[in-house]
Amino acid sequence: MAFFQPLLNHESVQELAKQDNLTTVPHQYVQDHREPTFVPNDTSPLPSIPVIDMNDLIMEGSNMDLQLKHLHSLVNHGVDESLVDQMKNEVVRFFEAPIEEKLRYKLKGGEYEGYGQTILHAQGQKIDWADRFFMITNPIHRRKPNLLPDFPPSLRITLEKYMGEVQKLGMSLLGLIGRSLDIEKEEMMKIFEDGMQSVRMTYYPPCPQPDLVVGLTPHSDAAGITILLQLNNVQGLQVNKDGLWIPVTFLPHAFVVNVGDILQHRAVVNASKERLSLAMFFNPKLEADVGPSKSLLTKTGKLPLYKTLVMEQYLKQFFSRKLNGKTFLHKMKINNQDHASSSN
Ligand SMILES: O=C(O)CCC(=O)C(=O)O
Ligand SMILES: [Fe+2]
Repeated sequence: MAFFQPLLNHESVQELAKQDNLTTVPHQYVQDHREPTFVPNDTSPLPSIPVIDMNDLIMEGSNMDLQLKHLHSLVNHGVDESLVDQMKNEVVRFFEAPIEEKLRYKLKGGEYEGYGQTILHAQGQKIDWADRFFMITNPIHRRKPNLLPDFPPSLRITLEKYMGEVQKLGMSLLGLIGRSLDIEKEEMMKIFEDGMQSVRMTYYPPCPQPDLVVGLTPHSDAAGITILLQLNNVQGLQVNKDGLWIPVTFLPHAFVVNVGDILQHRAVVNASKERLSLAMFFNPKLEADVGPSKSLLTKTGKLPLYKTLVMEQYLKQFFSRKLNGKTFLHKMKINNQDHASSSN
């Protein structure tokens, strides 16, 4: 008789976590070295995450200085609360559906859109304690017909509505960021209007040994901004500040906004509670140049400090890099030799 083997289901961590007798985490999920979470004390309290009130930002003539460099909670964002609630319910329902239904969207080898995780076994990569679903949603012709267009109608319709609203919010945030950086509005719009957008839904199941795993490997998002909705009141997102992993406090009715390839973040999981999130990513158009602002360079007469890449190339390089904790931005830096050797 064979020994009892816990089901090791790479297709769904949710299914794995459902097993009553799961008391230890299979080794494929155990991180070799997980950096600890910052524990506040009397002398070092928990650094707070800045809260941005959208009402203050859009006030005509307001003297705002939008330092949207890192991560913020965004309140009074203008997205209808009942639509947000509906969206939350739909995502919960998606992950509650039988596994066979979700596997209809299973991502295939070499792809990164669909249900599941891309795991680089060859590099000994550990599996995150989460199930996720990632897809490109804009431009519309880039939508994979077997993903969003094939969703159950209530999920598809709600997601379309939600994305429409969050898109308006995202575009106004990008406009404001541009303004605060003194970048010309047309330049900002040319890059982001009808740009590349994508969404990721994530389900983090409860985990019997939460300190041994990560829900989401430390990373930074590709480019532009991310508007994140945390679906239930469970904390899990952490940001890296001066080498410390700081938990982001959950703020009801707020979005978490982070700025692209600058901010290192990860997600941790909980022993008894599941956690869900929905992220929407705003990136430049695929044909846009990603690099130092041309209008700023002209205005200031300064030399660029970073290389310029066409977005399509940028994304290719971004996704093929090894997740080793460095931001991709770091790799885009021009060093002095580059300046010296470039003839134009
Ligand atoms: O689930 C979270 O809180 C973080 C999600 C995230 O960072 C991502 O999807 O890129
Ligand atoms: Fe992220």
